[in-house]
Amino acid sequence: MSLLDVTDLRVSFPGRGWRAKPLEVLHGVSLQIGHGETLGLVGESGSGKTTIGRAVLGLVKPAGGGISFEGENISRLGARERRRLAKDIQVVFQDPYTSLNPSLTVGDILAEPLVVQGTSARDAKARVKTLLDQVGLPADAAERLPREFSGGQRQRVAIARALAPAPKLIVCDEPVSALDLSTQERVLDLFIEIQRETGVAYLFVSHDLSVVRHISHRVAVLYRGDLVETGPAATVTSTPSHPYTQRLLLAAPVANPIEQKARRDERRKVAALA
Ligand SMILES: Nc1ncnc2c1ncn2[C@@H]1O[C@H](COP(=O)(O)OP(=O)(O)OP(=O)(O)O)[C@@H](O)[C@H]1O
Repeated sequence: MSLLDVTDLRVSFPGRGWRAKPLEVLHGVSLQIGHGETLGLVGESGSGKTTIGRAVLGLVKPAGGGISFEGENISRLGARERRRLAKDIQVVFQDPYTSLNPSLTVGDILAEPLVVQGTSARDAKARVKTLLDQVGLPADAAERLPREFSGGQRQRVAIARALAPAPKLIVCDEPVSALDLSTQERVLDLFIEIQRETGVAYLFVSHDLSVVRHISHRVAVLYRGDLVETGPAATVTSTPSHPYTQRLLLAAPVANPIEQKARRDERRKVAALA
């Protein structure tokens, strides 16, 4: 049994204007994530990546299809049952500057969800220490406010917060795209290390193929609300079979200008064939 099973998921949003038809943004998406696995979800802006993540988190109600977590259908749970699931499914958002409460210390940010779930203040304090260590932050970070940290450090705090209840799945929505390149690499490596230590699974949303190649076991490619290709990360990101993935791959930036030109020529060829 998969950890997460998304079957034929359809999501619509109300159209604009009084006669507008609902806008269907996911047209029947199916994907699975196993225990301890990372599925990279890649696609251009507006293809529906975030909507899939929000549906898994229960923030968007599906118009059709189902979402199961460890065999339980979770697509239509009420608020109370959803809170129970918060222990197992957590999230890391893109922007570490807005996702942390600026008036709480890092220690309180990490302890709050634990205390809400019934952990004693003393145990929560000890857990905060472990979490800070796990994400590579010093113990005295607990006494400081988010604004005292860089973007990469804040994202480490956000990761620690997600890890606090020891979840089985973390939805990571573009968690490194607000960071500079070298910080991106360090934070991606942290995600990998944490997975090795804890066995947590990731649904890792990104528009950047090189990021998902680095972190994923499997990659799913979304194009305008449909999955066009799913497979092992190495295969999808080096010898993709769908023309859209080929275009994504060729559009990824490379440092070497000769390779850049070769890619530009190849891109024109693929575009002419599509
Ligand atoms: N709450 C909403 N109401 C109406 N339309 C929405 C809503 N949320 C998303 N959409 C629309 O759904 C489509 C998919 O959006 P989504 O954010 O899932 O795409 P994405 O692939 O994550 O894009 P990006 O990489 O830019 O975040 C877009 O056309 C978007 O405008």
